[in-house]
Amino acid sequence: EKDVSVKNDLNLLVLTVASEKTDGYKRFIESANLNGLKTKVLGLDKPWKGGNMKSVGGGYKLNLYLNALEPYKNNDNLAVLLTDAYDVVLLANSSTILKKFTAFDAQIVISTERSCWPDKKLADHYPTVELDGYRFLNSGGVIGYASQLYKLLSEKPIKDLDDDQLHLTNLFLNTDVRKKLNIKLDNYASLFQNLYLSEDDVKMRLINKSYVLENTHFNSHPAILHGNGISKLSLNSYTNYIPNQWSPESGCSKCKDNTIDLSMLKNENYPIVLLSIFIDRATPFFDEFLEKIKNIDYPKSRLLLSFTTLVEYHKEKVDKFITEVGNQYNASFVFHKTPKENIHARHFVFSLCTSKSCDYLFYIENEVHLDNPQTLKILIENNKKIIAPMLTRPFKAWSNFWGALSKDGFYARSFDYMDIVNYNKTGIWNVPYIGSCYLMKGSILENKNTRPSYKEDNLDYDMAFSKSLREKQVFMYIDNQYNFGHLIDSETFDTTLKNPEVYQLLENRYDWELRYIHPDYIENFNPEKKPAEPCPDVFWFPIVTERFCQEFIEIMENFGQWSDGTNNDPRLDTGYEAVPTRDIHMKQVGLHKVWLKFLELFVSRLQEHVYLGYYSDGPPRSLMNFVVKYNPFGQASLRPHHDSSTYTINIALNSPGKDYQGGGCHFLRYKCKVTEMKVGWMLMHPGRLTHYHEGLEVTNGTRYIMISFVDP
Ligand SMILES: O=C(O)CCC(=O)C(=O)O
Ligand SMILES: [Fe+2]
Repeated sequence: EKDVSVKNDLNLLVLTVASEKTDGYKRFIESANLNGLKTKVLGLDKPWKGGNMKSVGGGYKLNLYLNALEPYKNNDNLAVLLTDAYDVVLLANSSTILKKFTAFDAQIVISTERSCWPDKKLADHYPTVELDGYRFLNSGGVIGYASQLYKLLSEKPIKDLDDDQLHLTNLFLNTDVRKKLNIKLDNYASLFQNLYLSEDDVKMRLINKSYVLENTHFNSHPAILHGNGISKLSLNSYTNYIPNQWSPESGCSKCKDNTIDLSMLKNENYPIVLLSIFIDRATPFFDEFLEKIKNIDYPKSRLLLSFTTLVEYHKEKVDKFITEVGNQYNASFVFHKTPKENIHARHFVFSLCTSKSCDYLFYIENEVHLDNPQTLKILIENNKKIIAPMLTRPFKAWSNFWGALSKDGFYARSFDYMDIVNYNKTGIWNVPYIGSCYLMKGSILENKNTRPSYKEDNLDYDMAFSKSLREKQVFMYIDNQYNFGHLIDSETFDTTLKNPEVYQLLENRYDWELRYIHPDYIENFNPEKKPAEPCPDVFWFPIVTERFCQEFIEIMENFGQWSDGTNNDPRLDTGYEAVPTRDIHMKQVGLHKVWLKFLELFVSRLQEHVYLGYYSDGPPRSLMNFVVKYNPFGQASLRPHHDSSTYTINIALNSPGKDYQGGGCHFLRYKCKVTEMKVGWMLMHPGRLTHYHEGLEVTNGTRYIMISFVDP
């Protein structure tokens, strides 16, 4: 950039037009204030007369400008920047802007873009530009001396509904006017950056620890950034960082602005929140889901609890939940609906919120596990129209927001998506799509200009929802400043199975572990502690929960096809079993893969921990995995034998003394018996040579154990 000297007495005034205080408007004003720019807003809270801006229109804007310039029509010491507001942010202070303007040596400078719109035929009339500069005029940004701008806009009348861009284009292409008023175009984005079709030209760059916008094509730092046309979403993404919004050094600098403090409120003064819970698909770990709903930390007297079910599967538990805890809430509702009523049921809850004068609607789908009971309070305190807590599927990149949108409106990965998902960057992010769980202000539901809709074209309800908010220019935010919880993957959940959660280790490992892995499992690796060793080289570990054992037994009994305990076993390749038990193999109940994963994740590590130096080269191999059932009427004991394994695990699924009498495992060589089996605890012992063993007689009741012969 040229080194120019700006006239000492030259001042800058920003004029903009906005009929409503949209989120984009507020963002614009904040950016103007941040840069200390004197700004005047025209047409605020008055009807917009410029037509529907999806096509041509906007002449109204120029008429408002003309009117506002009238008092300054003889002023040569005032530069005026005319700019749109909703999709614009200002990135520089007045001295920078005036310097850039002065450098043009023009009376008026107009912003540019790559497309010639709305009349393509005019393209050839434009002066040619070098170096692939932006050739065509964009009316969203104009700067000039007040006197000259006044002249420009009074050159020819324009109707409110006529197109402002066409009007300015015609004026500019008129060479007499252009020369007379010394109008130049900002072909190289010195002042103005219009993003449409130029998204690849710009980058953010860290300078002095904060981000600046850089046009790498022209090596400039534009002062006014305009998300024209469909580039609005890129603008939203940039404005998560600029001006001065987020930096690696200080993180989110504005996240604590305009927040609410709930901690000072008495319970009875808390905002009224409608908790709208949508049970819209069969989803594993529903008991835990309900538990977390119950645990939301908020005065229950200020919560309206509403369940809408769209699937049969969870209805019973919902009813039970409401019966048990419903009366603790200000009010509670249950709506049992069919999938057909999906969209209607969702809109119905909006009207419920409005009719109950709710301050907020907190929407939660049943894939959402709010592990953090403070989530609702934190979201309210952010004071946004709509905000979602960031939730992810554990160990996966899947989340409840999109960072960018593809051309056809579907998911696209934004440059910062992984950083946000992994909490490398934390803050509150303006994004084009949120789902699964969000907090909305009741006020946006009351006003049809801001009320979201679940019905748009033929889109799925969730896509429609975000699209409607984008079109209504309501910014959607995602907060990842805290860990709020996680998402369940319900894609493979098979409700025809008995205790189907047991089958979900691969898809929902996080929740599976919480429900089924013994809380003391991790203590097995505590270097301060020695593992229990009830007999020589027989180790004993807590590994699964009682709930696991219970559900496992139920799966087996529900299946019911116990082998007959004879030597003939058609399930084996050989058809022969030398030391048969009455049992059910994992393969028979569809749990073979789950069980191998279980061995890999939880058992191998224990083996390596106690039998030092023996490692498996990959997931452990185990051909025989089965549940044994002993009782006095069927098989009561098992004669002495070796197992066909390198090591064997033997998990007690129920309790001696309580569920059965007798039983246990006797290691003959050591004259050592383990009879005080503990539910969820696992014995691990070598399979061959040294650990000749027998299953002791069950004299009463039924004993269940889970056995695997592992050959790592
Ligand atoms: O009853 C027991 O604990 C031992 C079972 C056993 O050794 C086996 O199934 O191979
Ligand atoms: Fe055995």
